[in-house]
Amino acid sequence: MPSIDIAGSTFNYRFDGPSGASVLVLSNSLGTDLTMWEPQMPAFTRHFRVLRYDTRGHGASAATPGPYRIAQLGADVLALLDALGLDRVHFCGLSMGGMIGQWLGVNAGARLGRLVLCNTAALIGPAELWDKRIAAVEAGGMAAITDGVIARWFTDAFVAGHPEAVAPVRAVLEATDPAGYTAACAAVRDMDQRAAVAAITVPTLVIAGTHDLATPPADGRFLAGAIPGARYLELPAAHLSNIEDADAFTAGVLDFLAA
Ligand SMILES: O=C(O)CC1=CCC(=O)O1
Repeated sequence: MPSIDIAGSTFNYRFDGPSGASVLVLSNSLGTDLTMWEPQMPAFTRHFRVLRYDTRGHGASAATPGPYRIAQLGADVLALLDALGLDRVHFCGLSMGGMIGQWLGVNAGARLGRLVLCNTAALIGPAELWDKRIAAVEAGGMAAITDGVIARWFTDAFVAGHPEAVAPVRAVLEATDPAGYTAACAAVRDMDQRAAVAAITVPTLVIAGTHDLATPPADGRFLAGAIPGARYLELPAAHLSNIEDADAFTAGVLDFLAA
């Protein structure tokens, strides 16, 4: 997969889909990488040229020293778009990717066609939870938090019934660079976009998961209420709703992007 040196670091990215089509950028959640979007790729690439990338500190992108900031991760996206000659794109991000999407909507709306904010929040607390998670990883590596995080990402029923879907996500989490992961935890911990998101004028879809313990539906409803004209879609899933309820997620995003 290609890598690119921008914003003082090296990023892994890939394009899929027809070269003449509109570009849809997909942004991963904390502790995952661009492979988290595999369930969407067959359908998304029928309509869009899909640009996936690994967020700083994740996957095959470099883990520069932290702590990171959501504004920094948003600026990384703008640097990637500039380097690839992309003036205007649709953007879909889940959780941390949705926090980056909020920042882009507020600070670089002219670069966006449509915005999809999935299983995310304008503020995700409490800070002590993130401090504890960072301390646990610093002391014991990714293995110290894997089981607890997987339990937040999927319902028990999905974990029991779909081991083939959960295993690759767990493997990516376990392989994530602990320094990149904790640096990104700090970005998530320190973010508060509650007041800023009212300035988003890009057509926006907010997706939430009924069983999401990390960013509950109340967080999605807050965003949908605060962003003028935003649509709201709630799926019967936990945090990684694009995997747990993949078909409904894919259909919901495509329906919105085609509107
Ligand atoms: O990892 C979690 O617990 C949930 C989460 C918060 C931000 C993100 O991207 O995932």
